[in-house]
Formats: sequence, C-alpha cells, structure tokens
Amino acid sequence: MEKVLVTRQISDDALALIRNSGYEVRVYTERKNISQDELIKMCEGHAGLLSVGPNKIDERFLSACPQLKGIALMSVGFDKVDLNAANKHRIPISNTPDVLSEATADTAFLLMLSVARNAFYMHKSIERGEWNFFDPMQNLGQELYGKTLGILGLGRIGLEMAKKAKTAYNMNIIYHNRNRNEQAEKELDARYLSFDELLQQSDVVSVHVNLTEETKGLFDMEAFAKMKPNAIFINTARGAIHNEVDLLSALQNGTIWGAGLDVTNPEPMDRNNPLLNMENVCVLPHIGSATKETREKMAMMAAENIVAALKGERMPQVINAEVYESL
Ligand SMILES: NC(=O)c1ccc[n+]([C@@H]2O[C@H](COP(=O)([O-])OP(=O)(O)OC[C@H]3O[C@@H](n4cnc5c(N)ncnc54)[C@H](O)[C@@H]3O)[C@@H](O)[C@H]2O)c1
Ligand SMILES: O=C(O)[C@H](O)CO
Repeated sequence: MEKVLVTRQISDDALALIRNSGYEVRVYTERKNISQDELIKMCEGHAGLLSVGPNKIDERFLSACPQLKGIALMSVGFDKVDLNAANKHRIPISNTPDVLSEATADTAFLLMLSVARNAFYMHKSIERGEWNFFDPMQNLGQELYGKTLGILGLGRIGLEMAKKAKTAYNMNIIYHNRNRNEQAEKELDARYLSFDELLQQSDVVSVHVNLTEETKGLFDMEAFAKMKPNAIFINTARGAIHNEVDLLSALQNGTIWGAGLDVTNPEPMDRNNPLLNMENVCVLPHIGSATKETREKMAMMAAENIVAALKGERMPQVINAEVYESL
C-alpha cells in the first residue's frame, strides 16, 4: 500500500479521505518546525507528501526524494517551492486557492480596524492598570469611513478585502496589480494606479501580492517615505515583502501612522521584538486562514489533490500544469 506523509495534524475527514482512497497515512505530530533534512528522512518510503507549514521544496529536497509522485501544499502561497526544480523532476505540486480568500481578507480587515483604533495596545493598557477614568482626549484613533484603501495585488484575497472595505465603510478603492481588473473597476469603482501613486494616495495600504524576487523587500524606507503620515500599512501576504527595520523606523519617526501584520520575517516573531510594544502596531501569528471552516476546506482540498497525484490523475489545483503537458 502506498503511503502519504502529512506534516501536521489536519482534520479527521481529510485524513479519512486519503485512507478511504486506499493509501496509508503517516501524520507528523511534533509541535515544531521541521528541518529539510528531517523532512527528507521522513519522506523515505512515501509516495505522497501533504505539506503543511513552511517546508522548502527545492532541488535538494526533490533530488533526495525521487519516490514522490506529487506534493499537495495546504496553503495558497507557494513561495517555498522552486517550480523549475519541480518541473525538472516532473513532480506536480498543488495549492489551496479560493477556499481561504474570505477568511484571510477578514484578517486584513481585522488588522486595519484594530490599528485604526489602537485596539491591541488598549487591551494591554487595561492589563497594565491604565484605565482609571474617562478621558475624551485620549486613546483617539482614526475613522475609516470614506477613506482610501490601496490594495497591492488585486487577486483573490485582495478582491475580497476590497469588497469588504467598499461595503462596510464605503472606502475608495485604488489598486496596483500586474493586470487591470475591469470587473472590480466597474463593480467597486476601483481605480488602477501605479505603485508610487498607490503609496501617495492611500490612507491604508493592504498587501496581497505573492512573495517573489520582485516583491521581496518592496516596502522599504523609500516606499514608506512616499506614504501619507496618517497611513496604515497592513501585510497579510508574506513578511519578507516588508523590510522590518525600515518599518520600525517609519513607525517610530512618524513617516506612517500604524501597521498591522499577520506575517513577519522570520516566523515566529521574537517575543522581544520592539514592534510588539508599540501603540500603533498590531501583530498576529500568521492566522490569516485560521478558522475551523476554512482549515477544514483547505485540508480536504489538499487531500483530494494528493489522492489524485497518487492515482496518476491530474491534481485539480496543480500549480505547475507544465508537468502534465510534458508527459
Ligand atoms: N496570512 C495568511 O495566512 C495568508 C493566507 C493566504 C494567503 N496568503 C498570502 O496571500 C498571497 C495572495 O494570495 P491570493 O490567493 O490572493 O493570490 P492571487 O494570485 O490570487 O493574487 C495575487 C495578486 O498579486 C498580483 N501580483 C503578484 N506580483 C505582483 C507584482 N510584482 N506587482 C503587482 N501585482 C502583483 C497578481 O497579479 C495577483 O493578482 C499568497 O501568495 C500568500 O502569500 C497569506
Ligand atoms: O499561503 C497560505 O495559504 C497561508 O499563508 C498559510 O501558509
């Protein structure tokens, strides 16, 4: 019986789907990140890998695991995968698009509102015993009604964020993306701008692009300096898209007003990171898609994909469709 390695505990239904399809499942249950050497060792004797978490799938890994017939990621982001290497080894790789878009956009929205009202810091101030009387001039945040939201990356998640902001706060939507989205322009009255124009005109910038060589470090001091002093920076995409040292300076010297991060670089963030003690910053531990419903859907999607790969069928959510074309 062929075996599938699952690198984290996932839902029983998803595991049952793999087992009921005729495969043995081994679940790695230790609560720590896995080194590549450990993963290579664990993959021995397995035909399928359902990869949960930031496992690096590169030339070294794929050369060391020639028995793998497919890899299903339980994430939409695939920045840890070297697709050229996967194509070279003819390994199909799948991800979990769409099912997590709403939950992740909710997290971006939650951060936007929390930063605008300093919510996390206010919570901590109660714990510190600082809530002693009602002061009408203290703890003042910003309103979002009618303000301008700049979306970098109007893909699946960016579009959900734009819809929420338009519906809930009638925000003006501006965006920068690889391609224009005429439907969003029509339905949300969204305006397409250059990256620099987006920075200059946004009250909130929300990042939803994939992490690539092009977007790595895109938000540095030069970018923050182009933003408005009242601007809020939200990143739920990947931590490496912003330069953390530059972000800290921009927040400390008032170049921008606040920041909300669901993603950091590295992850986990060091508990002594100065960003955690700033009034104008909210940080979450990469919980973008972390609802029971969404994680269940992601697990089922990943399970369906790995079963397809082992059966020799096309993975429904394959990222590197080229592997099928070259067969
Ligand atoms: N925080 C979380 O838990 C969480 C959850 C899901 C996804 N994510 C991140 O969100 C990202 C986006 O997910 P998605 O499903 O919306 O992906 P998507 O592919 O639908 O959207 C990404 C958009 O960014 C655009 N883009 C990419 N590079 C660009 C560039 N250099 N300039 C302009 N536009 C560019 C693309 O054209 C696309 O429209 C994922 O890659 C992942 O890193 C994070
Ligand atoms: O890309 C994703 O789906 C999330 O960030 C989880 O890795």
